[in-house]
Amino acid sequence: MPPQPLTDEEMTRRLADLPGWQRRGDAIARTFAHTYHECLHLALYVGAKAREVGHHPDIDIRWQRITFSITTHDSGNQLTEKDFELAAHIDRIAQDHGAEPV
Ligand SMILES: C[C@H](O)[C@H](O)[C@H]1CNC2=NC(N)=NC(=O)C2=N1
Repeated sequence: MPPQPLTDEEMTRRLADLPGWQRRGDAIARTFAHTYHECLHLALYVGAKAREVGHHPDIDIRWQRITFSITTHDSGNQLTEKDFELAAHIDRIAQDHGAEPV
C-alpha cells in the first residue's frame, strides 16, 4: 500500500516544522554548503540513512553545494509523511557533519 499523499494543509504544517526546506514542484528540497569532498561524504551518510528507512532523496552535488530533493515515487511523485521524515534525518546528518544551510 503506497503512502497516502498529504493535504496542502498538512504539507504547510510539516514544512513549518522544517525551516530551510521548500516546495519545489512535487518535491521538497534543501541546499547545504560544504567543501566538495565533504559534500561527497554527506551524500554517502544520507545514502546509508535512505537505505535504512527505505526512502531515497535525489542528490545534486556541485562545487561547495549539495541539494537534496525528496518526493514519494510510490505515490505518483506526491508528498507524503516519508518525505518529511527523511528531510528531518537529512537535517540532523548535515548538522552533525558541519554542513552550512544555504
Ligand atoms: C521497495 C522500496 O522500499 C520502495 O520502492 C521505496 C524505495 N525508495 C523510495 N524513495 C522515494 N523517494 N520514494 C519512494 O516511493 C521510494 N520507494
